[in-house]
Amino acid sequence: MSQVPTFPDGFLWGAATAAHQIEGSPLADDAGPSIWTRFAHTPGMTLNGDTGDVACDHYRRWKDDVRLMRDLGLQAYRFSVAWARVLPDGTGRINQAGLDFYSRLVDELLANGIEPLLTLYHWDLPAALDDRGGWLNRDSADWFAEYASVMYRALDGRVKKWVTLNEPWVITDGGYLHGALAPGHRSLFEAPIASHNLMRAHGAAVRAYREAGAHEIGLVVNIEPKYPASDSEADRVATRRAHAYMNEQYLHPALLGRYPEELEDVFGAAWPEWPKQDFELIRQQLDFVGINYYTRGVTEANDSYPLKAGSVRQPLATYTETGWEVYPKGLTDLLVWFKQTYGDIPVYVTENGAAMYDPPIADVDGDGRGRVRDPLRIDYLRKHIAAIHDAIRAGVDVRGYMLWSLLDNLEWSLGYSKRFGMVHVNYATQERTPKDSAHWYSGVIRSHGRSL
Ligand SMILES: N#[N+]C[C@@H]1[C@@H](O)[C@H](O)[C@@H](O)[C@@H]2O[C@H]12
Repeated sequence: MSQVPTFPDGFLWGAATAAHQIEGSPLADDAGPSIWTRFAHTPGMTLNGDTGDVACDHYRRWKDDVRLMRDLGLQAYRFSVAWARVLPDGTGRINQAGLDFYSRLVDELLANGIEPLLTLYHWDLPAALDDRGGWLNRDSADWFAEYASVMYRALDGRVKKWVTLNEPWVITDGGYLHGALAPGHRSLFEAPIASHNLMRAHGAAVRAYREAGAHEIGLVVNIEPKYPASDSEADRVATRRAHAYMNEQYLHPALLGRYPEELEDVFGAAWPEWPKQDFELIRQQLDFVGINYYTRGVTEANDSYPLKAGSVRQPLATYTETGWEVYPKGLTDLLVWFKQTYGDIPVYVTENGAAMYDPPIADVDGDGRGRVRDPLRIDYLRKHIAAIHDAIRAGVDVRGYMLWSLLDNLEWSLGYSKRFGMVHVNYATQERTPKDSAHWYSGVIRSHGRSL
């Protein structure tokens, strides 16, 4: 970056987490089980049989964690609500203790000058609703709108930025096509149905918000720019299919009221006829879109997959613990594509970060304080925040950055094997230790990005 970056006034610097990944105590205070409580307790479903039973014990340590956020200088905190804490059966009976937990958390955030960004759904469907068909049941749109309305009534006076869904692509690709995530289904026929009902639920929740809410609501998607592995026609076609499947399958219906035409070819006989009125529900005016960015997809033709497209691992992919290539330019390209395709909708980068090998905590300075030197994470974050600045200079209306993640946490089926946090968590003692990246990020926030 040649000159000192200048981020727009009001650009929001924060961090993100998700309920099931940090809270622990999933059944405390009359909460109901979620599909992740059930999935993780099913032998063989998660690495080492890791579960969210304890996680980062945030359900009990939330006040200390807010104090940690304040000390780091966070301006915003993106978190999710565990639906089954509030509605143990998914619909009907409200569990006041569950609602009170989130109400206290929001009050503590506000008391410490931290803006809450609330995600209604971050993958942890109440198990009782999965027993009724889950996202395969068209009634799921009504269930979600009922739950969302309970949250709006309780918190809209204090929460001013709402997110309906987190990453619908992962929910269905992982949970309904490949079976790697809860509820662990493997069906080409179920995947588009679950996707479609998720988007209907998103639309129903936004429609309910327009009737009850007074602030902002949006959708969070994980998208990645797809680049052909070669100039061959086969690779270019495969790249177009991968782009439609991952990046347009959710944004097109939400913002344009239609699916990309490639999906009918991708899913073939598994692609249903959709009722036209569904798109009137799905397509709702949004106040912002959240984009979660981690890496790009270099794509080649590969017939061993319904998509007939596969990702080609890149040389630098060994840089991160997940094997994802570090490719900051992909974030700039993606943000510019979003603006060119969907117009001037405000955007937040609602997740960005990396799992790196973190050395053990050591008193490297001899001052009696433990430190975690994570220069690779700092390098990753610096380059990606700079990539956002490039997009802003190209005219994209990016309003904020939520670092993934505040804390090391439960990485779903990968258990506790991947550490994405800027704060190290000792899972045996629950001690929190800000890594060097946390101290670096505090400086970025204080300087409003000028210290990049
Ligand atoms: N993997 N990975 C890290 C991170 C995951 O922990 C979040 O829950 C998801 O929203 C998104 O996939 C990104």
